[in-house]
Amino acid sequence: MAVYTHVSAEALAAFLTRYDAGELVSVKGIAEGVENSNYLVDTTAARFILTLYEKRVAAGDLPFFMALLDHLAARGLAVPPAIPDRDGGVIQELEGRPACLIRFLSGVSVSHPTPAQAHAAAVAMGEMHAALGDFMLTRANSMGITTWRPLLERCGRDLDTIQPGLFARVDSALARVEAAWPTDLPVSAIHADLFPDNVLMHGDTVTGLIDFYFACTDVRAYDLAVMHSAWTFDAQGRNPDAAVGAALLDGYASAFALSAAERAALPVLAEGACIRFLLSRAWDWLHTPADALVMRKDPLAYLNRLDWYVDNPQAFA
Ligand SMILES: Nc1ncnc2c1ncn2[C@@H]1O[C@H](COP(=O)(O)OP(=O)(O)OP(=O)(O)O)[C@@H](O)[C@H]1O
Ligand SMILES: N[C@@H](CCO)C(=O)O
Repeated sequence: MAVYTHVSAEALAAFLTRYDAGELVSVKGIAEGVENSNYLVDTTAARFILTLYEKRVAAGDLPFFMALLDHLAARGLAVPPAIPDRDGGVIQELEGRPACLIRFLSGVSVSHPTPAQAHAAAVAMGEMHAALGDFMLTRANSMGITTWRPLLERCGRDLDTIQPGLFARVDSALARVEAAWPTDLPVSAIHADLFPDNVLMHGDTVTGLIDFYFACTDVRAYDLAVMHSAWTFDAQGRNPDAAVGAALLDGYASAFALSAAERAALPVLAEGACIRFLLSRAWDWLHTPADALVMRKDPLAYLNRLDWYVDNPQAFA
């Protein structure tokens, strides 16, 4: 579940009076997601998503995320911008949390993407990168490569309670990735978390890219590497689907040029992506009670992916 902050019907009805968005008809907490509290809100005018930002989203970053969504929506991309209130404000406070009323997009996220769906989602990423060529705001990646070693140290030997020897394995994999990390590739605003659950689809058509709350300025091809790591494997991080992997690369390259240097860097970028998600999941694993309502994601599914990328450097050839 992801409803950390309860919103009373009275508070929501009062909140809606700021907008030309009709009157409250119904509100339902959304179970999916782990970061923020999300509600599905129906009014006499339309359907909306109400998001209350919880601990991992810094209020100071919201203007960057909202400007990014506005920029992409203005270019015709299927992303959900926040709705302005009558004074033009998009970031509000509700129940003591920063909150936004967001355009609802239809579609469902797929659990087992087909090559056609992977192709369509990668085209959408390529179009997003094309549209971001002239987006001027920047935000440092709060989960970028410089944060991985400090996070590894904070997890410390507790990692070995997840799997014996895990600390040493991540330590040496990270040393390799740090030494090989590219420093001369194009940098841009990126999504940085475009997992299947952040892409809404109708059949093989993308209807929405959502959850931009890790968006940041970083190596552009890293976005594609994150996507490859998230879309190509099963939930345990095994059985990579070569057809899905190829569809991701073909789809992206059909919408936005991927240079030879970017393609050559994809193996190390993908290893880095594995370390990023392994560490963030491991931290949550170690610090979320097993009986908490929020489902913990398996860090070892990213160790399996890391092993695969190390053993298969030709994956992106
Ligand atoms: N604009 C939108 N239109 C339709 N549904 C949405 C929209 N935004 C969010 N949702 C729904 O709410 C769910 C949770 O949203 P989101 O992924 O942004 O949450 P989160 O808490 O940031 O989760 P996580 O970071 O774990 O993916 C999505 O899976 C989707 O079902
Ligand atoms: N998409 C991430 C959660 C957000 O960091 C994961 O599956 O671990």
